[in-house]
Amino acid sequence: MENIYKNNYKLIITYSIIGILSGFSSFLFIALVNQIISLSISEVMPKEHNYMLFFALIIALFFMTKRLLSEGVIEISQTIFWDIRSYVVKAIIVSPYLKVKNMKDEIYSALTADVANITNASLVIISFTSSVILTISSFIYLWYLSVPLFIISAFIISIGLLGYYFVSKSGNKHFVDVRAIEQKFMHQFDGILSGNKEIKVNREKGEEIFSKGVYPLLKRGKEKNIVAYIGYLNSQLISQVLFYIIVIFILLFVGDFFDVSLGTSISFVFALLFLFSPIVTIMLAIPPLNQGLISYNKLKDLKKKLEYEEFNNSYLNSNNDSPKVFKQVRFENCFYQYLDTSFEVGPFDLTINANEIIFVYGGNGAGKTTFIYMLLNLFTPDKGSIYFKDDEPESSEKVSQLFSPVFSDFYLFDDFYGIKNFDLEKVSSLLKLFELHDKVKIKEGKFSTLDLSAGQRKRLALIVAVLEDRPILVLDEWAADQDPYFRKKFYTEIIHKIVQEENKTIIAITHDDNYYQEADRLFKMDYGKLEEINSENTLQTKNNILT
Ligand SMILES: Nc1ncnc2c1ncn2[C@@H]1O[C@H](COP(=O)(O)OP(=O)(O)OP(=O)(O)O)[C@@H](O)[C@H]1O
Repeated sequence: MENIYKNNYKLIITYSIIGILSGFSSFLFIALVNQIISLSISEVMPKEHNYMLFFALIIALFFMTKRLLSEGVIEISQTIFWDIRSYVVKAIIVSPYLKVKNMKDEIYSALTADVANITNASLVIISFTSSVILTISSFIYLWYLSVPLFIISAFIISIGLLGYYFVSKSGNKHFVDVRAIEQKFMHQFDGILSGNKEIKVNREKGEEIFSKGVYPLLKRGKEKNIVAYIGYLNSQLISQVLFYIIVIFILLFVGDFFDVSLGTSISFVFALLFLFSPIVTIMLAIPPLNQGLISYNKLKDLKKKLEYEEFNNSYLNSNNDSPKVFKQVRFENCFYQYLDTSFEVGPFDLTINANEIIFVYGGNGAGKTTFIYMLLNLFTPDKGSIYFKDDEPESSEKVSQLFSPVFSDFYLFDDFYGIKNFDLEKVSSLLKLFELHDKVKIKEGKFSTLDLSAGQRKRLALIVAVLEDRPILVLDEWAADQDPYFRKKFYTEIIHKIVQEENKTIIAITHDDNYYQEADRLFKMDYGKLEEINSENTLQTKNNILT
């Protein structure tokens, strides 16, 4: 996050300087006009002068700086917009699974509201800084023109600005509330997209989600934003009125009272009218700057909560750390406990040897999925150690690189991401083995279609897992969606072929007790405890299960 600002910091500074130059050219224009008016009023206008040249130079400076500024503003806004998006996406890729899973709404809001707010604020900051500088230089000019008029004007303008400051503080509170509402809205929105089928089937469900869940949020968000913006607008209006009052005062009364010449009064009023524009720009910039700041803090907060390491080479290199030839991995005394439900899995010991077929069975909620999430380091074990062949413990991150999973709620990417040695012949033979060769081809390095039945898509997901250059396949109830014919083929033919021909190890969670005999080792998960059904009583247990 800081990097985005560091990278674009120079751009922002450069364009702020151009903004100041651009403002300065307007200031020079008004100062020159002022001088000509003063000289004309006092009838001391020189016959020979270079005003045309000065005006030409000022206008040229104004034109060039304004053009550069417009291009810069577009470049900065686009750079920041896409940089923050890529930052958030990278953060999600490298962050721990549980963090991302639990922070979906915050992530969606970051990608939409926060990115827009920060981009907007970055745009405004350029005109804001140049207006601040311009205001300061105009004040110096006003001081130079007349000290008493300056003190009176500065006093009245300060009252306006002070009022605006308090309004901005209360407006900020509303903006913070709106940002929280945005997150809740994203939660509802995610539900509506994910549960779209359910909503389509049951209209009442959809209507109630809208009326109970979405509409109150929309209403509150709208009301809060209206209150905040109207507050800003009112105090902006009051400041403008104050400004006009100063002008009227100076023109009608103050000049005589302080014995200021007509020429100075007119120059002062001109300069004041010129000052009006940067002050309005500053006022208009405050709400988006406040919103940008709220979003910036939200993104910083998100980064802290996601607890991720920067997306850099060390993240990618950690992938290449897994052993090239897999022989064995040992989990010793591994344990995990959910914080909110206190459900525990383990402590368990498990040795996985190359080319084994391991089945794990157990009732619903017994802890099987949690167990494989621990193997995969989606849930980092709270306790325990993992070893390859020697006694030096390995990091669970490194060990997780051994596995290729097919989850029960798998996701099939539309490209072979992360598969380095893509072998077309191997894919064709796997498509044949999985009886998909009539349905799916390889076109331009991708599967020709993913529009398949649930069971067929799961077959494709397993093909992708086999293609990954990793020695252990982890399957969570893979065969649950397969028809009886293919289920039989899977247990009696496919898994053995994959182990022998693809040199893989298989760990499968399964409820298919008819096929437990196909495993080399059988485990039972019960209330989070993993128990091996050892070879002496395996047959007996298998028989018990079968009868
Ligand atoms: N996200 C979660 N947060 C807290 N506790 C959870 C979470 N997911 C699961 N649990 C707890 O962990 C227990 C084990 O869940 P798990 O998904 O591992 O079971 P399972 O054996 O895979 O069940 P099934 O056969 O139904 O898929 C559950 O009974 C539940 O109490």
